[in-house]
Amino acid sequence: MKTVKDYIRTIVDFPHEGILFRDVTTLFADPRGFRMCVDQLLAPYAGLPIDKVAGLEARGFILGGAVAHQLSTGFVPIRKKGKLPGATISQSYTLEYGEAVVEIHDDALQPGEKVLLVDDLLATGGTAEAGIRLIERLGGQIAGCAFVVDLPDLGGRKRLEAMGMEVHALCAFEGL
Ligand SMILES: O=P(O)(O)OC[C@H]1O[C@H](OP(=O)(O)OP(=O)(O)O)[C@H](O)[C@@H]1O
Ligand SMILES: Nc1ncnc2[nH]cnc12
Repeated sequence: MKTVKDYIRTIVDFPHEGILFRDVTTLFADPRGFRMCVDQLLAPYAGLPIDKVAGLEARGFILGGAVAHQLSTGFVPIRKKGKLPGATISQSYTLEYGEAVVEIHDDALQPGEKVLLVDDLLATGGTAEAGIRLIERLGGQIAGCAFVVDLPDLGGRKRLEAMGMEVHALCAFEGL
């Protein structure tokens, strides 16, 4: 039987020369693949008291929405700067070149709510760390961080675990 990893396509030299881009659109487009991946992402959290799923733009929205529906929780988007219409708080993080900013609505969570953070891929962990900081600044408690793909050579898992986070990933690819 095919695994989640088998559905992920690799595009060479995107967006830069030397990068092996792990493309989850082929996983999402397949009905068996998408169901398998959503089911496996939420399995460690089924039956736990999760209040909200937070998804990181953009591919974390696709997964996070499906996971939230299945867990019967609310969904909270963490977006790139300037996209959310209401009052927000912001967090900057480091990219390969320069900095980026993500935002969350300042009323998206109640203090003490338990939040599952979802994204497609964990590389350096900069994006996820920024999301965690936003959630914690609103008083949310991170129940876990769930990813489809881990790129262990980029150190994201170690970075999040050093923050005390529980990290689940469905598969890993070695190398960049
Ligand atoms: O662990 P990191 O080094 O932070 O990288 C991981 C992030 O990079 C990708 O998103 P990207 O920033 O390309 O945004 P997109 O989903 O909007 O294309 C991916 O979907 C993660 O969100
Ligand atoms: N190799 C990679 N494939 C897909 N998304 C990524 N985000 C950061 N590195 C990536």
